[in-house]
Amino acid sequence: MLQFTVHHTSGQARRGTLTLNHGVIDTPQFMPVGTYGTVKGITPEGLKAAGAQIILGNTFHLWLRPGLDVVRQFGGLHRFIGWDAPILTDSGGFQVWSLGAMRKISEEGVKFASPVNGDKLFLTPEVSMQIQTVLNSDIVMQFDECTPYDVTRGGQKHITTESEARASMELSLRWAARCKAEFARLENPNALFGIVQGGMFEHLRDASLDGLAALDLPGYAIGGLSVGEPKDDMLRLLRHTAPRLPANKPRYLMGVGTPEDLVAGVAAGIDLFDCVMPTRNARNGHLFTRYGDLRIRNARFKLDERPLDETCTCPTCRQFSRAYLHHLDRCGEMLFGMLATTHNLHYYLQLMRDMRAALDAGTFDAFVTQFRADRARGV
Ligand SMILES: CNc1nc2c(CC[C@H]3O[C@@H](OC)[C@@H]4OC(C)(C)O[C@@H]43)c3nc(N)[nH]c(=O)c3cc2[nH]1
Ligand SMILES: [Zn+2]
Repeated sequence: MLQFTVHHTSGQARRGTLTLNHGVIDTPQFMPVGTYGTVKGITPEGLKAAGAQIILGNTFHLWLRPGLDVVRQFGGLHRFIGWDAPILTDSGGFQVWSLGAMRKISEEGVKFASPVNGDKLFLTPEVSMQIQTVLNSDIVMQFDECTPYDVTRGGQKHITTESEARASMELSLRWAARCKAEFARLENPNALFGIVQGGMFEHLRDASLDGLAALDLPGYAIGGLSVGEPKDDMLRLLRHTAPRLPANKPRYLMGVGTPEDLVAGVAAGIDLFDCVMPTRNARNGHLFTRYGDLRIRNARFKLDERPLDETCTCPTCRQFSRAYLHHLDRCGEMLFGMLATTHNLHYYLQLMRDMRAALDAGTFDAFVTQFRADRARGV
């Protein structure tokens, strides 16, 4: 089940509410990425305290470990990982693609060797739907091929050509139809999202969009971006594609991005975002603040008694200094990853709250101007 209502707009930007089987979420919204059924370095309670309303689970990884027998026994992912709010699962296509060489793609699906134990595996649109049905995720992503921006062949960087992007996009379209049929056969009560491909070519994005819109799915994602393409290309395709997605359905931009990307995405009409950046960068000491990013390992923080971000209300900023975080990072203490993750996720989720409030108040343009000025100030 899915219900999506738009309450306010500002240009292409929209403020909405998305009702799913496990609860209601506010949009625009950021979705923390939980790969092995956990958002690394933070508990479900910590996620709720940071204001997370929906998280991502990973079909591919959970299929391999702990395996469907374990998840099935718990009636799905929610009870297994202790998260009773909505979950979105990606279909596994991207994850297999990012495995690199050990895979073989055909019309039927993708053959590859398990990175866990070397077993020969075969992921198809139907199998991906069967796995996501066992996971019982509220939003199920279609099985697609994430068209790469470039591939390295024999040491040579090859940029994906128009005909290669077309073939890949048309394969994902055929797979979308197979996903829809299997999803119906399984009588899955959740929401199946299509994924727009088409590489860096606007006319292929339009063809993908038209083919997916004909399937009349409950939601649509923009895929094939944030895969190594120049930022200008990402923004060009985003601004071309987002406004063309069905206006009455949720729009999800996959794998994006920096705080600036989130603001540009909302302005272009995107409702949902996921990115590993806040969590992965936290563990690497790359922290986000209102006035710019900082790398806490830098010697300049050794005696700095200020919190990471004086305007942040998260537990890390309320209790600890930059000097202490600098020390924990230098010592490789596990507490560092936890405190840094809490802050970065809080920063991302607060940015979404601020954008929703600006859309509610009709002050989105002023918000964007202030956001950019603040971020340029420097920490
Ligand atoms: C980083 N840039 C980026 N990520 C993309 C994704 C995957 C998004 C998922 O991959 C992980 O992020 C690396 C996250 O962990 C899980 C939980 C698997 O979900 C997130 C995509 N997925 C599909 N199916 N199709 C796409 O065209 C696509 C494009 C992307 N661009
Ligand atoms: Zn903080």
